[in-house]
Amino acid sequence: MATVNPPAQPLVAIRDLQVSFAGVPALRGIDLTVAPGEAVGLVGESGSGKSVTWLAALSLLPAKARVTGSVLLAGEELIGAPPARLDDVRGGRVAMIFQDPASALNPVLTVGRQIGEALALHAGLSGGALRAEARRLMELVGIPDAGRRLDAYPHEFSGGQNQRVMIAMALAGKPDLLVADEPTTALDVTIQAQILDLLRAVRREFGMALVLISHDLGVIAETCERVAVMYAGRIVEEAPVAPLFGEALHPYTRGLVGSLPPLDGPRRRLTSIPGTVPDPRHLPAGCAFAPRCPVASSGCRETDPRLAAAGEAHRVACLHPGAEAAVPVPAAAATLAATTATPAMALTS
Ligand SMILES: Nc1ncnc2c1ncn2[C@@H]1O[C@H](COP(=O)(O)OP(=O)(O)OP(=O)(O)O)[C@@H](O)[C@H]1O
Repeated sequence: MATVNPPAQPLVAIRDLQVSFAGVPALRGIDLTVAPGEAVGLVGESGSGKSVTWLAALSLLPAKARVTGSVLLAGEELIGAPPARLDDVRGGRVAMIFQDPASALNPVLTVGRQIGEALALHAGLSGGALRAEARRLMELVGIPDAGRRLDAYPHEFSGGQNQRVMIAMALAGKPDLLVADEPTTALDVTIQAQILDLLRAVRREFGMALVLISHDLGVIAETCERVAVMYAGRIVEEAPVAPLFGEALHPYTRGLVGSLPPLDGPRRRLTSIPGTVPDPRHLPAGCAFAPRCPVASSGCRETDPRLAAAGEAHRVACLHPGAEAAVPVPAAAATLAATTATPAMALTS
């Protein structure tokens, strides 16, 4: 008789995560899993809830946030976990880096001291071993003259180098998951590419999972295996990179993909999705995207669709998945998943 392997336990399993601030919804029921070693991209317009998802998962939101639902890390519930346990998880099994490394680093402490603090806390190192490991991490993330620069302060580093330092600090705890929230948005284009290369390299080296939060589908296509598209506090589509670019089903995703410039052929004007994201205090009835949707029917203004299977590992929340939209999915975008170029992207917000 054939044996069936049980599905591997996800590293992170988020179920029905809901967040509101003073009664205003920010997340309206997020379901998302990350497998060990997997790279998942989270994309969506400003305010869609990308950052809040992971801040809530790691209990980093201000106390006024009301958080419900479940976030399992290797089977352990993080929502409502004791603060001491969360301190171990943050910077240990799960590390997070942000858009602006300068504001995440302490300006009055040397970078060596800051990496050292992370190593003392999460790797239990001290003395010479700690300094040697801090230097090794600085070298690993590509800071030249690492031994000397351990004694430098963040203002003596460029933005890209400070992001490298943040990545070194994140690696101090040998995390199983690195959440990178717009890690390259504040950097110029050449440096962006270098930091993405570094993230890919350290992911390989450490075998860790990566969640990459970005406005830029191109960046996600180059770095991730799977993509979740967020809109107004929900995931509206989720799929491996190739089907998401080649066969997007949600009209919002089709609009995002349609706004990517072609990588070959003549340049054309970027399209953008008309309209703006709804005010979370006054969400429309039915589907939150319906007011901007080129294929919305009257049913879409009444029924709020939830994510449902639409193929292997492909889920979509839409009453008319794949319906021909005014913004077609350009064939060029389908090639994007296989390329390493970094296209720009137009998003209205
Ligand atoms: N501390 C807070 N207090 C009140 N509302 C908040 C707070 N943090 C986030 N929000 C709200 O939660 C919603 C989701 O915000 P979030 O930062 O997750 O969006 P995002 O998709 O990450 O956007 P961006 O790409 O601009 O970072 C937004 O409506 C935002 O205004």
